[in-house]
Amino acid sequence: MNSITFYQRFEMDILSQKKTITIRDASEKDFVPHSIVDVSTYEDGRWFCQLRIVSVTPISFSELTDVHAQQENMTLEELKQVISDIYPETPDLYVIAFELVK
Ligand SMILES: CC(=O)Nc1cc[nH]c(=O)n1
Repeated sequence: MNSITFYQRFEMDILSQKKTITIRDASEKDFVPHSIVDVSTYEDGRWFCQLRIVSVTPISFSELTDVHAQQENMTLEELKQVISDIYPETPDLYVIAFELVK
């Protein structure tokens, strides 16, 4: 996997390095640590940066903590709402940690 999309509303947080993880379902678990991926908006496919994958770690919804929320630049309540909206009824998730490629 050498590309990933994010909702436009996350773009500024990624570019300012306030958001350093993304939580995805199993369909996006195969990113390779140390690889570089192209990043585009989900809505219109506009490329906006490259990210270096740091790690991919399985997690269940119930294991999400304030640390994950901080890494997403959200409160834990906001994070749980976002993940529930995107991945309803999906207990098995993956934390993909990344760094902005400058
Ligand atoms: C497009 C898309 O699924 N975007 C997501 C999903 C989960 N977290 C995130 O930061 N972005």
